[in-house]
Amino acid sequence: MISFENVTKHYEDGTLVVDRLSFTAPTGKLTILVGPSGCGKTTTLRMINRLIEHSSGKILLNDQSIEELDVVKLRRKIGYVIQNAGLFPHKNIVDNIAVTAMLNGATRHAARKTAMELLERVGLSASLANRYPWQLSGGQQQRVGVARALASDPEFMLMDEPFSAVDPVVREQLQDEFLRLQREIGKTIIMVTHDIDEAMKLGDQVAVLMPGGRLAQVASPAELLTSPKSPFVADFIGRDRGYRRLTFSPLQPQLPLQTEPTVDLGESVMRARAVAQGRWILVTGQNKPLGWFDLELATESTIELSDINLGSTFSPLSGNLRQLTDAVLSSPCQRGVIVDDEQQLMGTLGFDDVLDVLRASNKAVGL
Ligand SMILES: Nc1ncnc2c1ncn2[C@@H]1O[C@H](COP(=O)(O)OP(=O)(O)OP(=O)(O)O)[C@@H](O)[C@H]1O
Repeated sequence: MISFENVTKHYEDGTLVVDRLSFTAPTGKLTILVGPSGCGKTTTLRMINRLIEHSSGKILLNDQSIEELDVVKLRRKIGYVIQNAGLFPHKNIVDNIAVTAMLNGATRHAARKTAMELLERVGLSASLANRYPWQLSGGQQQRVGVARALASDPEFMLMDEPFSAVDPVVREQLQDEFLRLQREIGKTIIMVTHDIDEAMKLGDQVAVLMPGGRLAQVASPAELLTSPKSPFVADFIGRDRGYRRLTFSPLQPQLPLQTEPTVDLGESVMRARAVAQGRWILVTGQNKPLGWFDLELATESTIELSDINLGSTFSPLSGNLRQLTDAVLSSPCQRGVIVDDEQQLMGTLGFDDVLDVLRASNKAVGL
């Protein structure tokens, strides 16, 4: 774990940038630092690997003060990923990654072997190994940056806006891949971001800093969304925090599911009309719901795959309230389809049912 105990940083000109900061980043978890520009996030991160020296208080790695460690040894324990990856322009990709393993004493051969394995682990093709950084896209460079930090198998990782230099679509891919990777490697990570959605998506816990480098709140994303400790935190988390909170609210097993009539793919439109409740009929194939068929637009006598409004409105029973709400809002007939883990139909829910579920969920957390 990484602990801050009453840590302060002021510069020689007297500027106080971190003010009596105390929090713990637990072992194997991802802690995110967020806060407005200039509130001391990067300073906080860089004090851990002593790129910036703190003025007072204690920073501990697993109960050992960072001041007791030789600075080179300290940095070898800590992987560091920065915005724009910071790769060496004159080294090819495999050597960019291998360099950290070699700093830790690995032979060139062993380090390159590790680098090739890591390349694959962060979702890059081995064929990129001999390219130079400028021959990769921004997203690929960021992945190399993560691989390089992992090459020395550090116990701790510090990441400063690692995904912010790429477009939103690539950023989301990188986040998903990183979450998968972290589930495997379980490093103790502190990450800085200015993107509150990223913080809520990735963080096991989120520390919100205020201007002046003071801690406003440290809590899990769900707790920050339900119980912001101050108007500053509520404001910072944003206006749509009620909607965001839905992601962290699992569905309760006792959903008021409605029985939904279905027909199989290839069945006759006439039979569909006989069983349907209104204009839309849910079509199944091998007992799994496939999508909705619009009886008003039926031109053939049987139901074909190409006529079905496919898939997007399904919510898994093991999912969350956001998926459920989205399933209903995206459905052409305002009925969200609920499926179990084997994609079997459980039933449907309409607008009113979802409102009841949302009401019950708010009540359960005292709202
Ligand atoms: N050498 C220095 N001397 C005086 N003040 C400094 C020095 N370096 C940084 N600062 C100030 O420290 C404050 C915190 O900077 P820091 O980069 O940690 O903030 P941040 O929260 O990471 O900001 P951003 O989100 O904009 O990256 C800023 O107000 C900055 O101007």
